Amino acid sequence: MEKYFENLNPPQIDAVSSTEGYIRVLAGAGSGKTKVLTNRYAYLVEGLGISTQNILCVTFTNKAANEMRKRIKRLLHEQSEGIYISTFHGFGVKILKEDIHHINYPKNFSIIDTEDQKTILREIYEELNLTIKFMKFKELLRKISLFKLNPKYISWLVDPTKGITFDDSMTTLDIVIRKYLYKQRKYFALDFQDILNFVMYLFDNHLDTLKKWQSRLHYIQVDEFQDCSDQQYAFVSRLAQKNNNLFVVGDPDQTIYTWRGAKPQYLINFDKNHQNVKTIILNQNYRSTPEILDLSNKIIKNNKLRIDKDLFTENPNGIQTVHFHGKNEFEETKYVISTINSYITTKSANFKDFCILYRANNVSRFIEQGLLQEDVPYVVLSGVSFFERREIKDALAYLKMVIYSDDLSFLRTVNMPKRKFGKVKLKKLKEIADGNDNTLYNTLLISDRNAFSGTDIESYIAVIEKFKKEYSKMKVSEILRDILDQSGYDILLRTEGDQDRIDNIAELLFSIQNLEHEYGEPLTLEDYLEQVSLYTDTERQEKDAVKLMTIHSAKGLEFPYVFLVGFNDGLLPNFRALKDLNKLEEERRLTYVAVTRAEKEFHMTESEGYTFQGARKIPSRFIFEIKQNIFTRIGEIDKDLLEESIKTYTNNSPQPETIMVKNSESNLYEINSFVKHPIFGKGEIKEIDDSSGTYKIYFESIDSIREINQNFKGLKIYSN
Ligand SMILES: Nc1ncnc2c1ncn2[C@@H]1O[C@H](COP(=O)(O)OP(=O)(O)OP(=O)(O)O)[C@@H](O)[C@H]1O
Repeated sequence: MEKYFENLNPPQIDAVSSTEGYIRVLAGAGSGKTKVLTNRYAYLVEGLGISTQNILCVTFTNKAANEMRKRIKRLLHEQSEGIYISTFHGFGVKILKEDIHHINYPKNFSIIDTEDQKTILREIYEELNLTIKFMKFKELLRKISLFKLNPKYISWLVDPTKGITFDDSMTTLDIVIRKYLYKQRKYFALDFQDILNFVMYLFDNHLDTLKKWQSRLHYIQVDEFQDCSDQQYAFVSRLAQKNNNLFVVGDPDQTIYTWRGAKPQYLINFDKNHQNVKTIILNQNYRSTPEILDLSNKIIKNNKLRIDKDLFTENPNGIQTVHFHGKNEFEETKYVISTINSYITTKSANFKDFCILYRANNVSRFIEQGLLQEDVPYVVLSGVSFFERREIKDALAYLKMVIYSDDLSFLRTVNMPKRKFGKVKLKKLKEIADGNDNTLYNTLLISDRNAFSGTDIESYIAVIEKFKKEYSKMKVSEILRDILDQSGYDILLRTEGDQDRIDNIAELLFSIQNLEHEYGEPLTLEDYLEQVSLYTDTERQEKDAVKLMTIHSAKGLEFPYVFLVGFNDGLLPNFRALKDLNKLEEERRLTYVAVTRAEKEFHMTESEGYTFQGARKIPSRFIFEIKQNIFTRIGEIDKDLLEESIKTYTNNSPQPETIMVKNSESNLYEINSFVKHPIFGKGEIKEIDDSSGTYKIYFESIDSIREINQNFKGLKIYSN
């Protein structure tokens, strides 16, 4: 048998050898769709003699594209490069790099990410004298993104004769958006959303280019087709129009991106939208044990909007899946870590065999902390690790200034917020310090500060000195809160308007309060900084390390041992999904994706305590929707918690609006209720804005209204 068909089952062989026409493969989790896509690609090249220049293979992530390229290279014995194996965006960029000049844009355009977008917005705010009161960057970026849904804007960017004009009738928002476009043009920058917009614009306005690409791409295959958006669908459909060879693979049960425009119906209705479609179903799973599969099948069965398909496997039996219930986060972390450590010895597992999954990034904190304390090597694969985030580093540097006043902390804080103490002043200070062999801060204290007049350095020194005197009488959480407030760092964050950063600081504060509570004796600033320096100084070992990531980023990956942590109602399913059947089903699909990543063992863990919103934590409803005897439960759930959980689920599914009903345990707030904020103190809820997920709260201390995230943990019911 030819190597492309070796070890494949009959439907897989069918899929690999079906090269012509419109073909749809409905592939369950772990049923070998990646294998099919790679083997088919190799078969096209070697079996049919097609040049790699004529095959487009679209994957959903760069990670998947790299993996596929690697596998194809292995299959093809490195003889040819898969030049068009990439994501939609990656391929869009390839087209633009070749042809963007047809629409009057230079080929050396740059691609900007969200941080770059924010830098542009910062410039605009400065120019227009705007502050965050006008609009938060995140919201503004959303507005810009909405604005760009109408592709008309492209003509402004590509046709300088049209120019971008401003007039008095425009709203500030109009002006900001136009300035954003103006700057984009000035920097020849394309943001993520522009890429496919530009390609489609190019195809519409330059037919020859479209024809060229259509003729070039004889075969097109698309992975994760259930996650195709309108635009992505239009894009591949157009490219396939000439040769009519379009092979799509997907699993409707793994649709987890509808919130950003995925339309699974393109997969479901593929046979209606195209003629003579051949459908192949892959439902034999090769990845997981029957026990893991049983759990995933039972969970996803509760979705009403789906095509029913059960996966089966011939893999040997393993151990039952586990539900661990802990009394608090520490117990939960302990369970995860002790299981990992014991498997390292008893099952000769490696750290890299373990993956810890969670619904949202902010859940990773308590697990990370535990892993660091126990010296378990780990790597966070989605985004920046909590303790590496800029704002967390800044906040800790302020604390370190109080005790150590070391140069690194000084450099991090002295001009953050801006105190007109820029490069020139620093250079001068460094020269004096070097001459005296002293630290920068001490040099500043003892030197003649006339040399630094015109800066706000005095207020900085005053704050640090004040805390040096007072800190030993204060709690660490109070020091942090007050120093960020008095140094102006808090205001800076709020002016920047990055809600994530504000939330992260609140999360740090919350974690310190927790530690103060759990520590057993009064937690001193010295103790805390000693502990936390462990968190920040760890070298991350890429190789043999436990992997931490969100479920979204785990899509397409597999690991021998998987832990799904923070499996609580309100986290997974996310509290925003509780009111909406479609969203709730997407959360169930996310859980399905999490379970099906596991090869040998799957552990779902959760613990008691309080959720982000301040409500009592209860286990995820998804655990109770299935038969309780198909997994092993470790840890006892008290009767009252169990009853409360069951009551909450039965009362609230599938019309979960009622979950917002206030009861003694939950403090999802109502209008006019009084709350306590760790930084602003007492406040009154004036408005509940579910569309943005915020409370509008009037705070006496600042005599104004602030929008606070509904999922912010630090908010408590106010009591005297
Ligand atoms: N015919 C087969 N025989 C043996 N192993 C197979 C076969 N097909 C696939 N596998 C193995 O099963 C696992 C899952 O395959 P693959 O990663 O291609 O699945 P997938 O369908 O892309 O999964 P998912 O959608 O869940 O990410 C891999 O380890 C793969 O090597």
